[in-house]
Amino acid sequence: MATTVITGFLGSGKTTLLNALLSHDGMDKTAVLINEFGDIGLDHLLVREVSEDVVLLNSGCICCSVRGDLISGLRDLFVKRTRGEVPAFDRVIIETTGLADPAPILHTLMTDPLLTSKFRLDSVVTTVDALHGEGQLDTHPESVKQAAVADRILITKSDLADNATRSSLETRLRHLNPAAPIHVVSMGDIDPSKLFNAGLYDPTTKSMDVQKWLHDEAYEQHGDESHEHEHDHKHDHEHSHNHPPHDVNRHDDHIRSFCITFDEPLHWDAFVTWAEIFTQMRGESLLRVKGILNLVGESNPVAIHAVQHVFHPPATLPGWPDDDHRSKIVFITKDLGPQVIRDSLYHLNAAASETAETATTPGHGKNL
Ligand SMILES: Nc1nc2c(ncn2[C@@H]2O[C@H](COP(=O)(O)OP(=O)(O)OP(=O)(O)O)[C@@H](O)[C@H]2O)c(=O)[nH]1
Repeated sequence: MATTVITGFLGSGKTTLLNALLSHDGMDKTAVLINEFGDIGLDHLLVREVSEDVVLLNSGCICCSVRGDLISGLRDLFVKRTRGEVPAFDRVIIETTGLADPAPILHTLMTDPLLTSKFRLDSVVTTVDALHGEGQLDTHPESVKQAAVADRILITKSDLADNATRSSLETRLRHLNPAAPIHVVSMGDIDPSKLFNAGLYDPTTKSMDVQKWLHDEAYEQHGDESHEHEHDHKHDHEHSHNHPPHDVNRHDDHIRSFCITFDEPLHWDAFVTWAEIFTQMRGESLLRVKGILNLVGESNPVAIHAVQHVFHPPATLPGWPDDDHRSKIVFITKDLGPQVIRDSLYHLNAAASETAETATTPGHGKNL
């Protein structure tokens, strides 16, 4: 069942968005999980008016208590659905607290065996306040991370900010996260279809829209003649903002996004070794990784995605989306540039080519 995470800084309009979304036709089969910080479940009461299927996670901040709470919350929902105690929902929305780091939530959805068999992470939607967003990005690293990992970004409260403020925020968000579509909204007014189905699989048709999912061309427009397409925020900000260049206090100067492309097919073993090293040594820097791999010995592409220390099990796709059969991996990282990633994977792959007989593929029992 498709699962969407709505995150965004305190007061940025998550509950307003949720209420507006739930009022749309076709959203009635939606269950909602809400995380509250503190005792007063106000959001819970607000949403309850429109949805009966609300589980309140009230034991504190979702990023601290997420494993137990989120797992038991989702399990409860699923059991109730199976017993017919709640209407049969086909979508789950999780609203995080405004201070949450979204990564542990994504980890949990990607790794808990029961959850991965029943719930499929579809999209991360991040709300950013049109008026206060830039100030929050300056002062709160959580808000930078929330925007960086988003599949969809909503600039909320557009009625409160002038055009210049909105477009300055939009430019900054675009630098932070080149691939996520940005929508400007007021009072959560947006067609739900713009926020959902951002995952690898379309739940209705079971077809895969890899181009939409990977959206590597968003990175390539910043690229150069080499096969590495990097968007370097430090460089860009020197031109586009009034902040001093390389300002270590500016949180989004630590976030980088780039797409690395490999012409030669990759050896699965080399990729796994690379993934093991980087998730162990630099996991905290890998905010989000998505890729489509052309593997030696595999005619079909293999999709991979990761959040920090966790790689999702690889998925073999039914075919290539177009004539471009190169491996492409997009990264959103913190304090980690493309060169070390590209060089290490390149060298591991070259070494694996020399001992090609030991290479295996995901179809032969290899797993991340
Ligand atoms: N003018 C205006 N106010 C808005 C808009 N969206 C939300 N608000 C108001 O902003 C305040 C915060 O909105 P919420 O939806 O509660 O924000 P939230 O992100 O759920 O807040 P927390 O759960 O506290 O993090 C409320 O008073 C909303 O009515 C908007 O588009 N325009």
